[in-house]
Amino acid sequence: MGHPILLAFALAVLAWGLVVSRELRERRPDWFWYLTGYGPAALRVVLTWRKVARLNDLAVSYGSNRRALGGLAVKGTPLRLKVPRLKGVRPLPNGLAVRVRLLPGQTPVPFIEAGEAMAHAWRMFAVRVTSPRRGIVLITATAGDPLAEPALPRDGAAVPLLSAVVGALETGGAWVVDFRREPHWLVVGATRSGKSTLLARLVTQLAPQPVALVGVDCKGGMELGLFRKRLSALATFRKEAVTLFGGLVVEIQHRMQVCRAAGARSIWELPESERPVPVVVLVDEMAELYLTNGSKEDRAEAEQCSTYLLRLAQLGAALGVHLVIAGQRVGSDLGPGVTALRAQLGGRICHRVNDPGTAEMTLGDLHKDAVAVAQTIQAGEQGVAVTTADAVGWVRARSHLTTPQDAARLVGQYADRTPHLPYLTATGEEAGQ
Ligand SMILES: Nc1ncnc2c1ncn2[C@@H]1O[C@H](COP(=O)(O)OP(=O)(O)OP(=O)(O)O)[C@@H](O)[C@H]1O
Repeated sequence: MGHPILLAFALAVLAWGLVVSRELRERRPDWFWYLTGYGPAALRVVLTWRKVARLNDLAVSYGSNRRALGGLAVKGTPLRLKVPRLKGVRPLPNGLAVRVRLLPGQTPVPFIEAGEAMAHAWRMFAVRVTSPRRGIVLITATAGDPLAEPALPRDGAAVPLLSAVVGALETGGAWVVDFRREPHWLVVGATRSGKSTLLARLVTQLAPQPVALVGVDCKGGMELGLFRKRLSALATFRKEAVTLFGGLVVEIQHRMQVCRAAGARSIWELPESERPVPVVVLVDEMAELYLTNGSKEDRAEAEQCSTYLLRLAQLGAALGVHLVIAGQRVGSDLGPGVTALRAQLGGRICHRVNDPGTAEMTLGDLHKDAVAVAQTIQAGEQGVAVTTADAVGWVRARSHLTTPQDAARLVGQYADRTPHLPYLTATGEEAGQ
């Protein structure tokens, strides 16, 4: 009598175990990785390290690679190779990290190039190699894609002024766009790659703060027009954009005078009561500002626009005027001012792009190794981007999905916090060249 019950119970436990373990494997919570994944992965790293190092030219020989054979000098690979030592395999929430002490004469470059081989050898999702200090490389391997379902930030966490939590980093942290640390940003991505979603998230995060938001959306205001209630100004075609940038340049000159008179080097050194409101200018589709139909007036307008933008980028950081410039592609063919402007935009975000040139232009001047990673972003990975990050140089990240409707509703709640900026109606002539 007791046997069938026991059998049924055992079967139920087995079925439950199978279902739960499958569910856990798919969702990969941290502790599941610690309990089941980390041990075998660490063992694989230790056991295969010598082979991986030898095959990827990470081992060195201090003996000569030439021998005399008869009357001939023969060159080859010495049999005795010294492999750099691993210094402990540390578990991470979604992977593991291992340090390697470089042998004299070695640089981190071949280790960075061997990242892909390591990922395959260790059956990991991705391997990233950095050099936190001289003589050491840090190999970080992630078991699954942490960006498949990025964790949402906890509600109620305080966000500093001019900071926005826009998504999650592949390292497990929050993706924060902080204008006080990095005053200007370039956001690039092919159509449907997630640029507007990122901008929407940025606006929802900045809307409750005492910050003026200014939109330049020369695609007829279709994207930024949704946030009109919280925007202090919105330009929907280039002529309006020129007027708006001109007004901001005049304001910057005024802020400079105020700072000079007060002996301050930035508006943040002014007393709080005298500090002007910070302005974040969002430009959706930079190409619309640069492309011309060839006519003289059109070219002059584009040049004027480019000059103003460059001025804002050069002087705005200390004076509380910040730029976020988004576009599908960026290249010097857009106009002579583009490369100069890019040099001023220290924050870079590269979503999926259609041409290698755009990835190179967005990230290549700062982080060569990030270019190839940006090019691996697939069409299905909307919202995934490679972004510059303080500590590690660059990192993969994914924005939190914010639909335009949700963003418009959230932003609408803070319409009464929209600062009135009379100077945005100033004309271009006042701003000078
Ligand atoms: N972080 C994200 N997570 C999940 N899905 C996303 C994310 N970001 C964007 N998407 C999806 O991708 C679609 C396109 O995104 P979005 O409109 O932001 O692209 P875009 O680069 O601005 O395109 P376009 O240049 O054509 O305006 C969205 O409708 C949304 O469904």
